[in-house]
Amino acid sequence: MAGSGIPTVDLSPFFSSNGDQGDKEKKLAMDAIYQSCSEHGFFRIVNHGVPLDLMNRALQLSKTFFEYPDDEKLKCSPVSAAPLPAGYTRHPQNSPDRNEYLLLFPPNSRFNIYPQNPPEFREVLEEIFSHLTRTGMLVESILNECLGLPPNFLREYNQDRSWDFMAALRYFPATKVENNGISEHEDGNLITFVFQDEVGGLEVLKNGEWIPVTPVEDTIVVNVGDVIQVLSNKKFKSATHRVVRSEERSRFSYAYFYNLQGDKWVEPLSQFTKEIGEPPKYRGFQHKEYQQLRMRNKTHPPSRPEDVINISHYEIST
Ligand SMILES: O=C(O)CCC(=O)C(=O)O
Ligand SMILES: [Fe+2]
Repeated sequence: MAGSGIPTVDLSPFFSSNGDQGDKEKKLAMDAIYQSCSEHGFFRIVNHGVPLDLMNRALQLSKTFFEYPDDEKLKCSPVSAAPLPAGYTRHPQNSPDRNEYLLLFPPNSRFNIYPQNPPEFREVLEEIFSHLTRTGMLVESILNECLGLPPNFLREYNQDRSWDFMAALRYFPATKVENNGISEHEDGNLITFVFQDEVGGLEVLKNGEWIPVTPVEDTIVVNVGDVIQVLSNKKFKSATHRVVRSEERSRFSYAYFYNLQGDKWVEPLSQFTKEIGEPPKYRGFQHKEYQQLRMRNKTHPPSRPEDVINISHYEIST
């Protein structure tokens, strides 16, 4: 799409069976996804199944919530940091990231701490979570096919939906001296969806250049995460991205993480190694071990950025 720097993929053919024409449209969509996943792991989706008015309401309500005084927000402080700190968190003072967020697991998860106010917030959060999960399953099945894996391979590998999580985020306005919202990173899960208000600031690294992912109404930004990169032995790339804060105003966004059950073992699949005579680029690991190392980055930010744990921790050097 002109000006947006990253491809926009129409998912409507996957919601209806429309004979040969539909198959052609699906193929076009899959070709675009294949290409962007092979290059940088980032694309947008439209006709994704999540209602626009629900996305707008979710953004509006999170804005109301984050503008409450601290004592209201702190009522939903996490009771535990495991498996992740569900509830409201602001980054520690020494963190380079200047944002606050509300983290939730799937509706009715025993870990969830829901805000009491605004009163309709919980219902909207739960509703949008369920929609994003359905879209996550669809995108997972498309990636499965793009990777040439046996039908339903990823779905069977990743059946447990209780580890998916979502963050409503608020980025504070930049100051004259610093504007980092979230430092450059890759996501540790399978697939992430982001939708954002009109402020902008999300950027993706493409051919060594930071490309702004400008807000486009009714689209969702998709980025491939580390689990897909490892399983595919780097055939598909985990997108490198960051958020830069705007000087004038706060930015509000949602990030939904289609994730993997913590006990699952992650390693390059034989289809991308043994079967094609390629050496594995990663050693295997248990997903929760990696998730915990990443969470430690956030709660106890290392003083040197090079000490932040990312997927290269498991890379096999050649
Ligand atoms: O807020 C955004 O646009 C992106 C958030 C993000 O990258 C993350 O939470 O991992
Ligand atoms: Fe991210």
